[in-house]
Amino acid sequence: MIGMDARFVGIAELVEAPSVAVVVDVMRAFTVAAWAFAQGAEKIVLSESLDDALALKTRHPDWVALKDGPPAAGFDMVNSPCLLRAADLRGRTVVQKTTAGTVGALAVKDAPLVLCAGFVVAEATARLLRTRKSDSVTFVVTGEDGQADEDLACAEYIACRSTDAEADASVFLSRAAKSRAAAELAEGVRQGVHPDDVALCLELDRFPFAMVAALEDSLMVLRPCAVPAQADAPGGPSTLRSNP
Ligand SMILES: O=C(O)[C@H](CS(=O)(=O)O)OP(=O)(O)O
Ligand SMILES: [Mg+2]
Repeated sequence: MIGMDARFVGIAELVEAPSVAVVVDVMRAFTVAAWAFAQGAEKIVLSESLDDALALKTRHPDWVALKDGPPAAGFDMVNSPCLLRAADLRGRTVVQKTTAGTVGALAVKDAPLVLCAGFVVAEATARLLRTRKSDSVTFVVTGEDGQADEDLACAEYIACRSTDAEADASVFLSRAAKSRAAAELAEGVRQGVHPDDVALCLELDRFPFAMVAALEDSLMVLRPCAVPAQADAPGGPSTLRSNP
């Protein structure tokens, strides 16, 4: 793909639904989401509020409710990739509510294509954008009113990879490693944290799938989307398992 109009905006700057939105939350919502799929989760319902998450859990006792911050009554898990990767989530539905990531995805719920991303799914996300030949993409930088450098670095890296499959990740990963979120997670300022969370959030391309969010019966539902490695190669397949 030659050229792509990439915008990088905070959640509050969104005025209308973009045609393609990539919502980035490296630390930690979408790293956690990717691990949930790796652990077998079928889908993740992105919840508007803690009360909505608890109401969904009451209606569906077999669903797994997950929130950021400290553990809380009614919730099964916290927003930690390391703590979550020990869980068997085969066939389960997860309900996730966090401060930044889930809010960002819900802010673009009317967009025709919403991808949720972190470094762990960066290449698959970029490959999906290359496959679709998306010429205009809005990256939602979810943390710190659009200033979170781990999210901005990841968004910029995915934008680079969307037009240049050879782009080098090291500078972007280094920025994320030095971000305020990384420091706060490492120093125990944030709660519901495992010491290995930051390292897991900085694992480049840990998973081969992208993550697509779409409205299903008025709920914003995130699902993994396989993107064949050769999908963007000349003459390669262009079909995706999901239908973004
Ligand atoms: O869980 C997280 O890392 C943050 C919340 S906090 O900053 O740790 O309190 O939420 P997220 O939406 O994943 O950025
Ligand atoms: Mg974050």
